[in-house]
This record gives sequence, C-alpha cells and structure tokens, in this order.
Amino acid sequence: MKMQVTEIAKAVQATNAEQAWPTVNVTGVSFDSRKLQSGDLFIPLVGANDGHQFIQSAIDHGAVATLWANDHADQAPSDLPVILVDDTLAALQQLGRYYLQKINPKVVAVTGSNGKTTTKDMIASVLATQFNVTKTHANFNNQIGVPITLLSMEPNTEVVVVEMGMDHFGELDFLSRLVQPDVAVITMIGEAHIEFFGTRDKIADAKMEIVHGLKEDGTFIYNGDEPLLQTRAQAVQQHQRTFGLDASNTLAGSAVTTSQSQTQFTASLWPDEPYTIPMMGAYNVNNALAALLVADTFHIRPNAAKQALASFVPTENRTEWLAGQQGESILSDVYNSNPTAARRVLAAFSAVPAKGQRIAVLGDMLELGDQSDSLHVSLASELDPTTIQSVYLNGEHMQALAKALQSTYPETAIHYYPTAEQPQLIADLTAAVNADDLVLLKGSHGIHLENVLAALVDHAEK
Ligand SMILES: CC(=O)N[C@H]1[C@@H](OP(=O)(O)OP(=O)(O)OC[C@H]2O[C@@H](n3ccc(=O)[nH]c3=O)[C@H](O)[C@@H]2O)O[C@H](CO)[C@@H](O)[C@@H]1O[C@H](C)C(=O)N[C@@H](C)C(=O)N[C@H](CCC(=O)N[C@@H](CCC[C@@H](N)C(=O)O)C(=O)O)C(=O)O
Ligand SMILES: Nc1ncnc2c1ncn2[C@@H]1O[C@H](COP(=O)(O)OP(=O)(O)OP(=O)(O)O)[C@@H](O)[C@H]1O
Ligand SMILES: C[C@@H](N)C(=O)N[C@H](C)C(=O)O
Repeated sequence: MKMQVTEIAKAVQATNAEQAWPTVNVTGVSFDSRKLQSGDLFIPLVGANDGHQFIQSAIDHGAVATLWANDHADQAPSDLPVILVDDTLAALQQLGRYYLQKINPKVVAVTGSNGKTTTKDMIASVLATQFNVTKTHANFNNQIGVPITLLSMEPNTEVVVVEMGMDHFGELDFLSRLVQPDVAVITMIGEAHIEFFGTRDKIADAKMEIVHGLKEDGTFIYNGDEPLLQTRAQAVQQHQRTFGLDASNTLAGSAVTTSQSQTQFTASLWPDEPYTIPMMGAYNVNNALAALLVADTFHIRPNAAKQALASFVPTENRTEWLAGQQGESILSDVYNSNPTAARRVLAAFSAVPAKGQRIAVLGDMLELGDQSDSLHVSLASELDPTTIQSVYLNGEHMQALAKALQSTYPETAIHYYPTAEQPQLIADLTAAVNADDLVLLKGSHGIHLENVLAALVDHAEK
C-alpha cells in the first residue's frame, strides 16, 4: 500500500481532513504497535484495553501517522500527523473500502464453519498461476481482519481472496457489503459457534449473508452436498455452482484416497487424471473442489490449477505433521475445533498406519452452548481403543467425553485434565510418548493446545 496522509484523511472523512497536511508516505497500517512496521499508519483500537495508550510504542516502532478518536483529542501526540475520527474501527473499515475501490481487484470471499483458511489458501494458490493475488493473512477474518486484508494489497493486485468469519448474525452481511465480492464461497455448515445460534439451520442462515454484497453478475459457489445450503441457494439470484461428492454437483469429487501426507481424488469436469493435494483428510477434497471451481470461474487452465494444488502450502496447525522430540509424529490441528472438524480429523488420524500407539489429545470445543455435553460425547464415535489406544482430554467440557469413554476404554487409557491442569497433561504425555507413536492434537483456540505442541515438538525440525 502507498498513500499520502492527505488522501487517507479524506478517505476516512477525518474531522480535520481539510487542514494542511505534510507530505508523508504511508506504506501500511497496523492496529498493534508490537507488530507495527516502519512507515505504517497506527490504528488504535479498543479491546480489553484502549490502543490509544500505545501510541509511543507505535512511534518507537516507526509509525509515520496515526488515526485518533475525537474523544481522545486532548491526549493526541504532537510528533506525527494525527487523523481525527469519531470511531477508529469504522475509519479502518472505511479506509479498507476506499483502497479496495482504488485498486479495484476481483474479490473472492470465503466462509464456512470449517475449511475457510485452507480453502482460502487453495484458492489463492490456483489463482496465482495467472493473476497477482493478495489473500487473508493467516486467519484475519473478522471486522478488523477483513479491512486489514484489503489494506495489505499491493497496487498491482488483480484478485483479493478474503476469508470471512462470523459468530453472530449480521457480521457476514457487513463484511460482504464491505467487499462486494465477485465470487462468494461457502465451504460447509458445521456446528462452530452454535452457542450463539442454537441450530445448524440458523448457522446456515448466517453464513448465507455472504451473498448480501455479491455483485449482480457474481457467482455463488457452495457445498452442494449440504441440504441446508441447497434450500437457501434457491433464493439467490446470482449464478451458482456447487461442489461436493454427489454426482449432481457442478464439480463432483470421486475416487478419494488419502494417506498420511497427501490425498488424491478425481474431479468430474476433468476426469482424465487424479488430482493430488499435499494434505491428509478426505474433508480437504471439498476444499480443493471449491478452489477448482473458483479457478474455472476465472478461466484458469485446469492443468495449471492441478499443479498449484499439488504444491500449495497450508497455513500452520491445519492437519500439519510435525516431528516430536521422542521420535513420535505429531498431527497438529490446534488452531481451533468443533464437532464436525474433530470427528473428521479423528477418522483421518485413525486411518494413518502406525508402528507404535495412536494417542489423541483433545481440548475443549468452545462456544457450543447447551449442546456442549452431547457434542463432546459425539466424539466417542470416532474413538476406538483398537485404533486410538490412549486419549488425553483437556478442559471442563471434555469431562463429558471422559465419562462416556469409560464404557469402551480401559480406565488407564483415559487421561482427563481440567483446563488449569494442562501443565500436568504435558508432563504425563511427554513421559508416556514413545518413538513411532502418532499423536493428534485438536482443540479450540481458547484451550491453547499449542502449549502442548510446543512441549512435544522437536524444535530443531520445525
Ligand atoms: C482488539 C484487538 O485489536 N485485539 C488484538 C490484540 O489483542 P489484545 O488482547 O492485545 O488487545 P487489547 O485489548 O489488550 O489492546 C487493545 C488494542 O491495543 C493494541 N495494543 C496492545 C498492546 C500493545 O503493546 N500495543 C498495541 O497496539 C492491540 O492490538 C489492540 O488493538 O492483539 C492480539 C495480538 O496481536 C490480536 O490477536 C487481537 O486481535 C483480535 C483477536 C482480532 O480480532 N484480530 C483480527 C485481526 C482477527 O481477524 N483475528 C483473527 C481471529 C478472528 C476470529 O476470532 N474470527 C472468528 C469469527 C469472527 C468472530 C467475530 N465476531 C469476532 O469477534 O472476531 C473465527 O471463528 O474465525 C485471528 O487472529 O486469528
Ligand atoms: N471442509 C471441511 N469439512 C470439515 N472439516 C474441515 C474441513 N476443512 C478443514 N476442516 C477441519 O477444520 C480444521 C480447520 O481448518 P481451517 O482452518 O481451514 O478452517 P477454518 O474455517 O478457517 O477454521 P477457523 O474458523 O477455526 O479458523 C482443519 O484442521 C480440519 O480439522
Ligand atoms: C474467537 C472466537 N471467534 C473463536 O475462535 N472461538 C473458538 C471457539 C475458540 O476460542 O476456541
């Protein structure tokens, strides 16, 4: 990004937009002074703390200008241009919209209960074979992350791939209208954040908001195997394309074979030879099919898309294999968890050949509301002592699963730890794991199984 302070002040309709501004090149934006790069515009946001208090840290890290809330005007700094606004978050979003209109790329928006990040990465990799592509960094997918993504575009960006998350009604409506996508993708409907919705039907209603900003000549691409989406898509006016395993889809996957390091499948539009993705997990076929449909919508040559998928690099902690200090192999899926994702990665993990034991470390699945106990117990369907010999459970919600497993597992194979006893889990697990064991780590962001991963992984290998 490269903008003058004058331009930014006008774009956000700053209170002081008409004042004389110095010539200052802004080359980026940051809401976190700890990560701010020299040349950035600092955007103080209010969370548990008020970002305005970190202005000196921002200046020390190289901020060349700052947005500033009018109600903090009396504390405004004097050593750099201060752009006064009523609401810094709204100004960030307004600036993102302005810059999107200025660069004017095609926009692909991706949402879904699971697979958003992986599908976003796959879409970006296939489109990059023919276009200059910017994509969401990591999981920056909310009302802060989406404008940050827009403002990360290089001036020559031709397509921006925007991941969109939500956990309440109205959030995707806002984000969709902000970016006005040319293509909107829904990966699937699971149970993520069901605490705030009550049913999968309502999650589907909220996910469908992603078409509210879809351009009239845009394309809606969705998982055609999901009845909740099939029914809702009937009300969508724009062109539609579906992906899934059912032969009735626009693009149907078949002949799926998966191993520890890759998955192969056949795609119905190009049946001559199989596709390969460098990830385990049959569920990733749907993510790849969505990416192939987007590629086809952008007239990417099938062979180019095929090669891009074969070599794409997933975001870390999404079904990622790592080497452990004892010689074990660790399957890290620690970024987040919810019932469908957990069941599917347990099934995939159970199918991986193992010389030693398979050990599952499962952290609480958060934001499931009053269905939490039953949804945690539902994981028992994927836990068989003949395939996963040992289970470590962490978090108060996992207590329900621990009790349920007593009818199928020997007591010595179930290891339960309340949230606060994760350090004990780490100590016990590191003492128990042996070379040739396979260890799966899966839990919600809020349970922080990355701490268990850090204790197990052979840092020389990462
Ligand atoms: C408000 C904010 O910016 N928080 C970020 C901040 O967290 P921290 O706890 O430090 O904030 P504070 O309240 O303490 O500080 C206030 C501000 O001051 C800044 N600051 C602090 C200290 C300092 O020394 N200097 C500073 O400048 C600080 O940055 C604050 O702005 O920092 C964390 C570490 O960088 C950030 O992680 C945190 O960011 C929040 C979580 C955020 O929303 N970040 C977005 C860019 C984002 O997209 N994050 C995604 C996760 C998004 C997500 O959860 N998505 C959901 C679905 C959507 C749900 C939606 N309703 C929602 O609320 O998000 C999903 O399921 O995917 C990510 O990081 O992965
Ligand atoms: N299409 C899918 N169907 C079911 N589960 C999936 C699918 N894709 C990925 N998963 C599971 O969800 C996990 C997270 O994948 P990814 O990060 O791509 O999804 P996400 O929607 O971005 O997740 P989050 O909302 O937590 O960021 C994966 O590691 C895998 O276990
Ligand atoms: C931050 C919130 N959107 C989220 O990701 N919640 C999950 C369930 C978590 O915190 O683990």
